[in-house]
Order: sequence, then C-alpha cells, then structure tokens
Amino acid sequence: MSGTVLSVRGLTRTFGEHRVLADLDLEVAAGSAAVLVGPNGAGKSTALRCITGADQADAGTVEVLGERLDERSATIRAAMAVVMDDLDFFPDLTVVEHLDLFARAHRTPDPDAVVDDVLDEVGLTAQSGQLPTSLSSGQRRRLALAGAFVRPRRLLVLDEPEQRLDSEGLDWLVARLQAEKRAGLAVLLASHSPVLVEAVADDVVRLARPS
Ligand SMILES: Nc1ncnc2c1ncn2[C@@H]1O[C@H](COP(=O)(O)OP(=O)(O)OP(=O)(O)O)[C@@H](O)[C@H]1O
Repeated sequence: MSGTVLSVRGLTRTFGEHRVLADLDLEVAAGSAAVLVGPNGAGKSTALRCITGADQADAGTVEVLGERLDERSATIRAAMAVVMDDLDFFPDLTVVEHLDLFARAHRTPDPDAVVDDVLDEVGLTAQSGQLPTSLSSGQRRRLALAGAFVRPRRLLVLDEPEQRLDSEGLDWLVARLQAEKRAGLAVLLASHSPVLVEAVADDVVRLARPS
C-alpha cells in the first residue's frame, strides 16, 4: 500500500493455552484509520500492546514507517503517539505541567501555544492548575488524550479512547480524529463505540473471542 505508516504481519500472541491473537495482519496508510473491534477479551488491547512494543508477540512483525518495531528507535518514538487504558500521571505535576512536559520532551515547536490550544480543545483550561488526582475520571481521560495531541506524530494509537467521555466529548473525539486523518496521520484504534467506528474507520478489523 502506498503511504503505509504501519504494517503488521502474522501477529500471534498466546497466554498459556489461550491463543489470543492468531496471525493478525493489518496496514494503516497515512490519512486513514483502522479500528479493532470485537467483544471483551477478543485481544484488541493485546494487539495494541504488541504493536506499540509494550508486549512481545510470539510471532509476527510490526513495521512503522518501514522500520522494524524497536522502542529505542528515535524515529519510531517520534512518530508514534500512544494512549492506552492505563492512565499514569505524575502525582505532583498539574494538568498544564504534564502537557508542557510531553510537548517539550517531543520538541513540539511553539509548545506554549500548542498546549494552550489543546487544553482549550479538550475543555481543561479551567483545570490547568489542578493535580490529576483532583480531576474527574472523564477529565483524566481528556488529559491522557491531550498528551497525544501536544506532540508531533505520524501514527496515533488509542485504546478505547471513548471511555468515560460524555456525549460532547465523543463529538470532539470524532471531529479530532477526522482532522487527524485530513492532516495525513495514520490512526489505529480499538473501540466499542459504533459512533466512532462509523465516523472514522476506513478499515474495520474484527477480532473474535478466543475459544
Ligand atoms: N498478561 C496476560 N496474561 C494472561 N492473559 C492475558 C494477559 N493479557 C491479556 N490476557 C488475556 O487475553 C485476552 C484478551 O485480552 P485483551 O485485554 O486484549 O482483550 P480486549 O479485546 O482488549 O478486551 P476489552 O474489550 O475487554 O478491553 C483476555 O482473555 C485476557 O484475559
């Protein structure tokens, strides 16, 4: 596929006797989105963890921008913005300090302006001085997602990004992901939201619960 950003071939992951992923293939091109769907336990998060290097597949290959996955690769770390389910925040950094840290660590041009814009977009401007523990669960989700949008990226990987968002938050997420595609990003999601899948997926990858 021309413009391929992510290429996954034959990804297989077994836990004990359970083969959770069997020969998963997928490709995501610049400007398009693939969405993993399937019931609880089908292996969506496992697939995303293997694709982002947080877990090691038993077999298969993952290439990002033509380079074999290696979390030490500066090119891959610069390209891949990942938000998984676990929301780890530094307990003593405020909302704005978290975003500032991500933006500066990833060398975002004009980080102050980008952080202000993203805070406004996710509706956390009024909470910018709060610590993560004092946020609501939906606000923490918004902060986690904001972390991906304050840094340069070519591939966005999000695990059930709709979790805990209210309906206005879901509308924002749909619009944001459509804008990401228009900007030429490749997007890979796992999702249980029919609205999100319908609005953003170019390719729907169905995983079945292992028998
Ligand atoms: N480290 C692990 N050790 C053993 N089993 C695991 C491990 N990680 C995942 N599994 C199992 O793999 C299966 C797939 O889990 P996974 O979290 O990938 O599902 P999912 O499709 O993301 O589900 P959900 O929709 O509930 O988020 C489950 O049966 C889970 O118990």
